[in-house]
Amino acid sequence: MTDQPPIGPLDSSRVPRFAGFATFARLPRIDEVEHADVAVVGVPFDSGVSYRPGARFGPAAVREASRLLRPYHPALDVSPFAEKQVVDAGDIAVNPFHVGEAIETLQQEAESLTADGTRLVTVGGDHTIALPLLRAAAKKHGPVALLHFDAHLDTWDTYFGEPYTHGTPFRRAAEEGILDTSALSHVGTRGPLYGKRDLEEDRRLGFGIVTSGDVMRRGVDETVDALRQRIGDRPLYVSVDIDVLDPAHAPGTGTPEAGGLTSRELLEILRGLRELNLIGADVVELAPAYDHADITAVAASHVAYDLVSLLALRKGE
Ligand SMILES: N=C(N)NCCCC(=O)O
Ligand SMILES: [Zn+2]
Ligand SMILES: [Zn+2]
Repeated sequence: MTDQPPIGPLDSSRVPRFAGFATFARLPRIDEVEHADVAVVGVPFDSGVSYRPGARFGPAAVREASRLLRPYHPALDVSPFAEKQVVDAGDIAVNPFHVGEAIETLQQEAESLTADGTRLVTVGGDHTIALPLLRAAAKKHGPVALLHFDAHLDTWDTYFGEPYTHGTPFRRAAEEGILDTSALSHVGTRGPLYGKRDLEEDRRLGFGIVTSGDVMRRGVDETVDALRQRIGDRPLYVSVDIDVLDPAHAPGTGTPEAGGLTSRELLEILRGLRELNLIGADVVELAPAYDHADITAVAASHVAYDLVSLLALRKGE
């Protein structure tokens, strides 16, 4: 540990923000600091998808879009990069030809990155990666509360007989006992399912659902109140599938569904999570090939910035 103030991002009034290396928010790399409090890490992996591929290019697109982020977050009243040492930890390069091996590698790398207390905001990558990230989180903190923003439940059982896919991470996690089943919520779900049974099985695993329509009818404040009550002070992992946003707000994703949240609603709900016991988070399913004018990449970079800011607000660490 050092008494030095954190190394911040490049100053955009001195070095044009469109110049230089594309680390997240133009922050230092992990190897440039002695200790990182918060690390943004990419997982360029999309071998678990059931429809359009391309999320392997998500981390690079988020880094590019994050060049415009500024150091002060007015809605949360925090300067995350001054409060904590935040870094870009690069990418965890996993095997694109072997889902099982990729999951093992990712779990190990996440465990070693967090071994001395660093908290991760992981940028995917498809939703398969949430399982090893949750395993690593639970190894450290015990079973975690999960707040899952997504158009989809992702508690399906198998695809083509395969248990590890982007539609199944949370069923596997529940089966493995790494989730605190008293505090599991999906937010923003919508769209057609395979059958009513999907919902029954999801409920049996312990999930509560706030659909996209519920958010619209109840509004952000009531939604946040209900989520905060359910979560309490449990260790909380937040997983954001960018397809929770309406395709108008996030066209760049592999399994888009009509009728989603606005980016404003999502960011406002995230800001409502301040002072909860957030231990880690991910933003997944950004597939830049289907994006237009970086709409989705900008949204994902802002979501990542909000998650970093929530972690930076943690006291006494
Ligand atoms: N996790 C995401 N984005 N999508 C899951 C979709 C599963 C399906 O194809 O039914
Ligand atoms: Zn989804
Ligand atoms: Zn998902």
